[in-house]
Amino acid sequence: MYLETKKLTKKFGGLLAVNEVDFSIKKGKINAIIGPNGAGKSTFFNLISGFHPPSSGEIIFKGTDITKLPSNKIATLGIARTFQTTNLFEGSTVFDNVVIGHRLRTKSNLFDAIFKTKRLKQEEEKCKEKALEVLQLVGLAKTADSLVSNITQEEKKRVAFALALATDPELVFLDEPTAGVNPDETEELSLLIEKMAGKGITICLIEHKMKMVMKLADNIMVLNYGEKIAEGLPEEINNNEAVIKAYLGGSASA
Ligand SMILES: Nc1ncnc2c1ncn2[C@@H]1O[C@H](COP(=O)(O)OP(=O)(O)OP(=O)(O)O)[C@@H](O)[C@H]1O
Repeated sequence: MYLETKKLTKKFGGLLAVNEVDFSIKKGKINAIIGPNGAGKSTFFNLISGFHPPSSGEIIFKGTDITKLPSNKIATLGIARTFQTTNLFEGSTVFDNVVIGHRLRTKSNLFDAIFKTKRLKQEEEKCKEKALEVLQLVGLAKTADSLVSNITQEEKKRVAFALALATDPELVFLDEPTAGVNPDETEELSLLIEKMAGKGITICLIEHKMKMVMKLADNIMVLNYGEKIAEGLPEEINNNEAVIKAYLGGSASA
């Protein structure tokens, strides 16, 4: 098993935002989590990436219990997540936004910074190389010197992908990767997600755009009121009575 949750639960006061969810992420595949507004999708992401401690349950990654690890430790294990594009530094360049990603993998400390040691210089060089490599991968090599405030929403999405990729992840969580972009751009970003998967990176995404999810995902979990109501291949989810009732009926054409 690659990444597995066992009875994962998160309570906010009396509200069960995630309720005993058993889910397994398939290695090397595009996994998707869907469900109506407030179903618990973002909370589920936040639990796995260490941003919220679970109330109960377990998260096992490659045989190791990571349930209680903080987000920085989880990131060093190779699990990255994208944030909303509003978390980018608008007044900085695309390059400067991405170059910080690889610092997760460096060891330089205050001593190195004060004395400008060889290690610091080598690691800074490695971070720059990595930033250029991932900007190339996401199709933003020519936009590296633009200020984030001057680029399109779709390009900001790519910057968010690049920042996650700069940490050298093996598993990437994408939170609504195509929210706020037009259908053509959605198609382009879908191709980029497929490209990332093609490089062997395991993907897990939350997305509201059903047509896109059905086309892209290999494995889908459906949450409703914090509970898993279905899991399976896109065609299985499409024909699942409980899913149609809870969700697809209202927004299948979204
Ligand atoms: N920090 C928090 N404190 C209290 N309640 C919260 C908190 N975060 C989420 N919730 C509640 O938990 C439930 C699940 O929310 P969550 O954001 O995980 O759903 P979601 O499926 O991601 O929704 P959406 O599709 O609208 O983003 C909601 O009822 C929400 O109001």
